[in-house]
Amino acid sequence: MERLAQAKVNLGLSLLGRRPDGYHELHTLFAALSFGDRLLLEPIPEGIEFRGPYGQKNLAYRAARAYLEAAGWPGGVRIVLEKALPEGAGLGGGSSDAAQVLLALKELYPAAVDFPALALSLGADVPFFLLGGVAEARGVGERLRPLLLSPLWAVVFAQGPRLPTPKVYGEARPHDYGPELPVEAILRALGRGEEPPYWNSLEGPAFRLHPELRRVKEELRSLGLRGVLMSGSGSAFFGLAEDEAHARRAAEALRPKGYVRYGTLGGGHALH
Ligand SMILES: C[C@@](CO)(OP(=O)(O)O)[C@H](O)COP(=O)(O)OP(=O)(O)OC[C@H]1O[C@@H](n2ccc(N)nc2=O)[C@H](O)[C@@H]1O
Ligand SMILES: Nc1ncnc2c1ncn2[C@@H]1O[C@H](COP(=O)(O)OP(=O)(O)O)[C@@H](O)[C@H]1O
Repeated sequence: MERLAQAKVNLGLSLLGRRPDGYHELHTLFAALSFGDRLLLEPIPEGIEFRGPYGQKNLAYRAARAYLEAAGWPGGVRIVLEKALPEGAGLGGGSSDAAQVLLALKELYPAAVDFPALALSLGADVPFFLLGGVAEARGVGERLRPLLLSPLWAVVFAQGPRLPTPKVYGEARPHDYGPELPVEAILRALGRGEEPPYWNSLEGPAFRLHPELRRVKEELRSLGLRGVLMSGSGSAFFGLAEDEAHARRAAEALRPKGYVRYGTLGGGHALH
């Protein structure tokens, strides 16, 4: 079977504070995009055959091992992972790959496994990717509430430094923390094509680490995109377009400078 592991962006991300275990409590809106990595999965009698980067460290491989182990090794699986998303860009590619492996294995080998706990053990974004669509998230991303949003065209751009998540969180200080996101106002603005009142608390730390990222944000704005924001822990940025033609024009202008894709979020599954 073939599965699309969709990318995500964060339509706002607020760090509410730091927990005693060192992790940061967040409030964010996740939105899955219409493009992503491609996975091919096939049952085999036993074991895991994996083709893709990072070998046994790959989140897709680790997801397969975790599920099959929890299910008592009912059979094996062959996985081919065709990466299309840049890694360490805040687009959640690894987490999405892991979620699609879990969902596929659940279909191939149904078993009474604690699915949400298994997903969270692989990464904080994995529980969201089991749902897809748009969702409000709290905790480290595991407390989820699905939301409805009419489809929007988005452009995603990644250039320059890969930003390891631990490094960006490590740079966050109390003055970067924010209040809860105004979820209703954000959804209303997005629906009306207005500038959404959101922010990403990790932009400050990322800009301190790599000041040149400010220019990337400005560049997306100069193309007329709305709601331009860094996704997750960066260093990808996204912006919302008026329609498909606007998204295509903006993507074409950015193409010579880095990774760029456009597609929809919040509904629809057009692939570009
Ligand atoms: C920023 C977000 C937002 O969606 O996504 P990405 O940018 O990775 O896609 C997530 O919070 C990415 O969470 P997660 O995927 O768990 O990050 P990991 O790489 O496992 O965490 C690396 C380190 O970052 C810090 N960390 C992570 C998450 C969190 N809520 N608070 C933290 O302080 C911890 O020090 C942790 O050891
Ligand atoms: N299937 C995978 N796809 C991408 N990265 C993976 C995968 N498995 C493990 N990794 C590791 O996880 C890191 C972050 O992955 P990714 O999910 O792409 O970024 P982010 O967390 O910024 O959204 C990579 O740098 C890589 O070392």
